[in-house]
Amino acid sequence: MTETIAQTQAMNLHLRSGKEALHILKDINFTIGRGEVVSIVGPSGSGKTSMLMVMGGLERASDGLVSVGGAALGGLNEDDLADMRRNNIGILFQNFHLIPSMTALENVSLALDIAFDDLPLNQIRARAKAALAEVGLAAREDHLPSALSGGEQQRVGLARAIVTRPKLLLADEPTGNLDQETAKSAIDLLFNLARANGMAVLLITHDNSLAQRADRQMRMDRGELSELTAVPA
Ligand SMILES: Nc1ncnc2c1ncn2[C@@H]1O[C@H](COP(=O)(O)OP(=O)(O)OP(=O)(O)O)[C@@H](O)[C@H]1O
Repeated sequence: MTETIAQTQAMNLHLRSGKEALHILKDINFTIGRGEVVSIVGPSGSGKTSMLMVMGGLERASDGLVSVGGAALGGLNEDDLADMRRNNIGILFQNFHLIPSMTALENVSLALDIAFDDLPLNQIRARAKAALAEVGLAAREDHLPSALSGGEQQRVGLARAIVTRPKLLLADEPTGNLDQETAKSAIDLLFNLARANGMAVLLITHDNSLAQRADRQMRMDRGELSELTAVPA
């Protein structure tokens, strides 16, 4: 049995919109193991991003258990939650979210600097350079995001997400802004890095062909998460 990296048990998320109480995530029981890639598909507004926010410690569940790297998030105060996030979790966004005034190397270095405040500068640079090399961007490390293509920016985003060696990588529509071919090579890279580093990956996507490449496929529908089983041919 593989090591459990993250899980939820009987987890619910309620949010309030004006006077209306919304039940966004409903009784979610989910487990992801070391090195496992799990995809979640589902209609717009069904709760996929909310699930990712809860798993990433960016949104607190209303009830039930959420644990990442063996720590129950509900029992952590804000500082400990932030530490847990920085040390265990990487996030890859659809819009890359790079800092426009910083070079590729500075963007990746910043994530490390924030995660480990006592890491010497020369080690930060060396590790950030190595992460950029891993995504094939060693030659572009001094470029600003505006001088990089969409695919390259997403690779910088990937280098930034993995530079801290997170146990769990959360990816929200990571190829949504890329053309098909660039998207495919970005995902090949993501999967290869995840497998090489034993990272668990939770991938949200609208793209069925992408979802099918995961080890396990799940579907979110009106806040309910279910396992998708392969339909026999
Ligand atoms: N902060 C919030 N306050 C109130 N409602 C919210 C909040 N965040 C999300 N919602 C609602 O929760 C529901 C789920 O949203 P979520 O973004 O998780 O869906 P999604 O499946 O990721 O959608 P998409 O595929 O369009 O990104 C939606 O009805 C949304 O309007």
